[in-house]
Amino acid sequence: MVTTVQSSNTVAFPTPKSPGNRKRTEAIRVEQHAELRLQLSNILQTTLELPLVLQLFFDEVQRTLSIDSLTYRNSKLTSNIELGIGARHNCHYKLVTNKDSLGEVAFSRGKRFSEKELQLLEMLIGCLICPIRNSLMYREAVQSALRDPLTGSGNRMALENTLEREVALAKRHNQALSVLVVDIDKFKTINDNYGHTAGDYVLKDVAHILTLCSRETDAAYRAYRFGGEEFVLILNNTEANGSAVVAERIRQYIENMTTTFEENSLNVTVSVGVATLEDEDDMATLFSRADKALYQAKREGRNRVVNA
Ligand SMILES: Nc1nc2c(ncn2[C@@H]2O[C@H](COP(=O)(O)OP(=O)(O)OP(=O)(O)O)[C@@H](O)[C@H]2O)c(=O)[nH]1
Repeated sequence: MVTTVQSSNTVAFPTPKSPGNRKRTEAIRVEQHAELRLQLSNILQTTLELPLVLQLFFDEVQRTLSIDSLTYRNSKLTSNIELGIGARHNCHYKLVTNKDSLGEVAFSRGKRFSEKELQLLEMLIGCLICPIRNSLMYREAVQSALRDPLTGSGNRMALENTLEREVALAKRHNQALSVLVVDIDKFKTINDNYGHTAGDYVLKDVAHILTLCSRETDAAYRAYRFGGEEFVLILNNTEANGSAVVAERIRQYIENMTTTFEENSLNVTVSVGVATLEDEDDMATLFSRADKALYQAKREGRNRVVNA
């Protein structure tokens, strides 16, 4: 990207000598700042992806000020976004609009920040507010399109996106990958005996257990709702033995779980099919092997784990 933003480490403005000079210098400074802000705003408008907005901002700020790292924190994100390498001197800012808190941005470097540099930084951060707000809104929109509204798990589209990516990554890096398909046993009887709302509570509890039993991942979701009462877990870096342990843990947790709905205590069990990626697998065959294992578990009496 072409930019004419000043590239020196510090910001040098002419030293004022007389009141006339001072006024002229101030006018030049205001003009330079306006130009800088305009350029920065134009650059930040080129994307809605939050990490990229921050990377562009960091690159542009580094052209103007000597900064070693930028960290962005927001409780809505699962992890902080960190650019560069942290150093001794820090300054941080809360990003707020009239309505929203947009998180916090921190900068660091080896040398103290001067007052003038902090002023310049604050002015530049002003250009970051709208792009961050837009990126967070975009992120929220994308996530809600991929979220199952009842359970908060990923939906089928999210599952397909993630599984495709994880299969490609596992193959490229020659790493293990396992898939668990978890289906509630005789779920229809819950609906029939206690009503659909009771069934919904059970689905939420099962989704919660699945999230607790799966390990932290970089993916936006840890569990996916594939259909009515069927859920999927993607376990990266997990061999067949490890995935069987996770599956059995889930089965036991759910067997011991009680959902309380009105004055009823509801208990369910699950059947689980497990498959681990093999050389000849693609996303579809991996999933289909796990699904077949699930149906075998159902045929063999339910409340059990079957490894493909
Ligand atoms: N409460 C509730 N029920 C749902 C939802 N989606 C699907 N279902 C119900 O899930 C039930 C699935 O029933 P079946 O496919 O017969 O399976 P099952 O009773 O679990 O039996 P097996 O899988 O063979 O053990 C049906 O009664 C659906 O109406 C939902 O979002 N909420």
